[in-house]
Amino acid sequence: MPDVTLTTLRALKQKGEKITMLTCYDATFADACSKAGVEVLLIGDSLGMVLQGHDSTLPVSMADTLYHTASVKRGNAGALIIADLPFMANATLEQTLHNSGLLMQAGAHMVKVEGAAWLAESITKLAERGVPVCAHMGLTPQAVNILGGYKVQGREHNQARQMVADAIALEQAGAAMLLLECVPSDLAGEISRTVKVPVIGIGAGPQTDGQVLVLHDMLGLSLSGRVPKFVKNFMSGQPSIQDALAAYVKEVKAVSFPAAEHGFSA
Ligand SMILES: Nc1nc(=O)c2c([nH]1)NC[C@@H]1CN(c3ccc(C(=O)N[C@@H](CCC(=O)O)C(=O)O)cc3)CN21
Ligand SMILES: CC(C)C(=O)C(=O)O
Ligand SMILES: [Mg+2]
Repeated sequence: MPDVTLTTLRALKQKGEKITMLTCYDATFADACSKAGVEVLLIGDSLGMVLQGHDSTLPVSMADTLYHTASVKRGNAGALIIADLPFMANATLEQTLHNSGLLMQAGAHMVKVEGAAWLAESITKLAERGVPVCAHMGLTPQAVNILGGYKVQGREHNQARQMVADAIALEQAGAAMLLLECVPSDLAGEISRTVKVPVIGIGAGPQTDGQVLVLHDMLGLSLSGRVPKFVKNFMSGQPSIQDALAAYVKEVKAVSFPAAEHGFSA
């Protein structure tokens, strides 16, 4: 068992203390992040973009994700580890159960799936079998070809009401955590106050129960040169990576990151 468990995260939400999460793909950064006090490490399928140089997350395989999950597990000092189910690894219920089992056996303590209310059945089945699930809503990058780009989701009234209803449905289905990506700040706040499970945000403003960023982004590294507005470079003014990671934890806990300028309006 890690030091940080689901019980820890639920207690942090109840206390109103923000949860800190970063993506992480290898043992050395897992050691550094967990020792800096980052509570949750995510083996994100963003690895396809920041490690592999693809222009989307779609090429990432189960084998890639298992390799990085096993690496993070070896370096981790007590954080909760979440692994993304890659594109199409949850195409059927049978595949979802099989691939989630492999991620848990490689070292994940929770799996993350992108979608909306349609995820309910697989979330229930996974929870029944001992796999906690984080449901990733809002901008779901695996659906970039449906969405037509990496755009803010939930700005339209009906879409916003649907997102609240989907969040409630997924909590009822047994989701252990929700993640909101690129959602207007007030909508993200409403969802966070509506469900009891922790809600983590990226580009979702300061009202969620916790924050996540892609590790490379917060260390000021960018392949494309274009940085989303929700990113902050925590290396600036810091003498070391370890100090930048500590600064991220400190600013998220103090609710000084994200500031209003890092979020989106409706
Ligand atoms: N390095 C990296 N960081 C990420 O945060 C990230 C990835 N890769 N890969 C997967 C997805 C893709 N993400 C992205 C990428 C670009 C924007 C972006 O440019 N958004 C615009 C908003 C556009 C609008 O207003 O609708 C922005 O200005 O930030 C957002 C999320 C987030 N995820
Ligand atoms: C950006 C986060 C939430 C993610 O899903 C990833 O890194 O793949
Ligand atoms: Mg992802």
